[in-house]
Amino acid sequence: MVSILVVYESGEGQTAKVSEYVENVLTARGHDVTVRRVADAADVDVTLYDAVLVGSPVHYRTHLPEVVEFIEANLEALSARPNGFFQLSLASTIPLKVAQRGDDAYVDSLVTKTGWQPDHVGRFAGAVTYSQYNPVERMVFKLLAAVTTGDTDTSRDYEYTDWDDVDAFATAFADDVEARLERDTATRRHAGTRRFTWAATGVVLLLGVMAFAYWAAARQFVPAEC
Ligand SMILES: Cc1cc2nc3c(=O)[nH]c(=O)nc-3n(C[C@H](O)[C@H](O)[C@H](O)COP(=O)(O)O)c2cc1C
Repeated sequence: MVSILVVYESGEGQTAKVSEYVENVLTARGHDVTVRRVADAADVDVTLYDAVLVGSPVHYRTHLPEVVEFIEANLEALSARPNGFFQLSLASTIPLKVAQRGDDAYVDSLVTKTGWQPDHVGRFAGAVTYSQYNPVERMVFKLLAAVTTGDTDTSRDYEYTDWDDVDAFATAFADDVEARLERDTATRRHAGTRRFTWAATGVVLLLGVMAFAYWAAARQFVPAEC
């Protein structure tokens, strides 16, 4: 069992849903999973976990600032253990090369900004939650939808997240973490065996030297008549 921390922030709730889904996949694999919003993660000590995932939506072509701050504040601890990053965006829903390049660019700019190169990256389609937007956002997203998805009915919300993608990401992460942990345990076991062999050899040699010294001393004190 591995202890895994999932830290995320969410504007309208879709990244929270994805984090919960990831938690369920990892928990079903038998791991001990802690999920925290960045806003509630001030007391979180990343070094206490075996592995870490960080998630953020893209808002205005960048990730949420509090997520970026969390990454910057925990850069060393993140990089020192198996880690991954997942993002939600609308660019991910648009099957055009230019949109996919834009989606990649969000991750690239995070890597450049923070210096963190995640082991695993998940790029997931998000949601359009008209019910939660202010009138300006609603109008902007309706216009955007008119030229992309066609989902312009503002009386309802649209979810584009492909849960199979999320499942595949969480499963690949769990596979990697488990394999790395197994390798570390094998290496530690091997080092322990080597230490034991050296110690046992030392004891045998010491006993040999002591036996020889005893034999040599005993010879010196043999009574003359013998
Ligand atoms: C104010 C706002 C700005 C957004 N800006 C972008 C953007 O620049 N690029 C993009 O691909 N998606 C953008 N999105 C779409 C979100 O990434 C998507 O809706 C995601 O599901 C939001 O996740 P959340 O509910 O966890 O905040 C934006 C959404 C909002 C509400």
